[in-house]
Amino acid sequence: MSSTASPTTPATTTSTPAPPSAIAYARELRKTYGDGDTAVHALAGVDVEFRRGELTAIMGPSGSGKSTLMHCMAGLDRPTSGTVVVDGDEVSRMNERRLTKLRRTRLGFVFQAFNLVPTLTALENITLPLDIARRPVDRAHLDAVVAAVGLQDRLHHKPSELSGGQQQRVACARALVSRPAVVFADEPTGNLDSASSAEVLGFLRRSVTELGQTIVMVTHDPTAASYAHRVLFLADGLLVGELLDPTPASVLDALAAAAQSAADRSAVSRSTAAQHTAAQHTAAQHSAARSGR
Ligand SMILES: Nc1ncnc2c1ncn2[C@@H]1O[C@H](COP(=O)(O)OP(=O)(O)OP(=O)(O)O)[C@@H](O)[C@H]1O
Repeated sequence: MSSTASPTTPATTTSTPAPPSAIAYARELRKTYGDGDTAVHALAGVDVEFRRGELTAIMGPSGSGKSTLMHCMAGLDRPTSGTVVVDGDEVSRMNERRLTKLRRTRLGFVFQAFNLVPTLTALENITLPLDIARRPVDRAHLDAVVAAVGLQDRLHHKPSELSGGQQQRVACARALVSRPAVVFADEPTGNLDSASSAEVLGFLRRSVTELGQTIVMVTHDPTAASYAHRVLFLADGLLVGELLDPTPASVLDALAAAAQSAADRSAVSRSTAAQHTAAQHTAAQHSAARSGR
């Protein structure tokens, strides 16, 4: 695989319509926690598209807004302003009841903690979302998902009888069994050793290429990101770069470029603030001199 895009490809502008290949997108997305001097701009105006049938990774330094972006896209958190559209519906305008329905019927989730029900078997955990939504199990799709995760001979085991990697594969199968429009995975390999991570990531990639799934994955790990079709880089709540067909080495290079771009922006804003303070100081001196006259 080779890098085909600059790590600093600019984000699309607000006026850009979403291409038909986008299953989910956000426009001018902002999320501010707190207010006044203590306000944190977790998302500072993000325009982003997630393409149908692709595995997209989101990377960036700690605190850059990755989880906030994923949570706003998935209706787990409400943006302060801006638009989020998933599978043709405007998530940012939905009430709680519609958000719950969206999450239950059209989205899948995989978290760092596997979140399996300990008293249920692997198979019962996998079909749980369908059982809760009182939807029938599509046997052929279930078989395809189970085969893809390679858990055929573990289906009747409880989570405590499975390895961490096997438990996360159950969680992935559970996210995929209802054929969601998008699966959101937040650090899915954060609790796994490298061999188990490779199994889970291999499965996530195959579920995209073989089952046509769309996956958005937040990760800190360049190797995990190299399983994606595309990597997006966030810094200070802004989208600062994009990489296609990543490799671990090209991801590391792009991360360094993103960190440098964030440092440059921060230096510019410090310098602007210093100029502003100096101008205020000069104006105050002039004013004092005038009133002393
Ligand atoms: N509920 C909250 N209240 C106040 N500030 C918050 C809240 N959630 C997130 N933040 C702040 O928003 C910013 C972005 O947080 P976010 O968790 O999205 O970053 P991240 O890139 O996912 O970080 P990490 O890689 O460490 O998980 C951070 O400065 C964080 O402290």
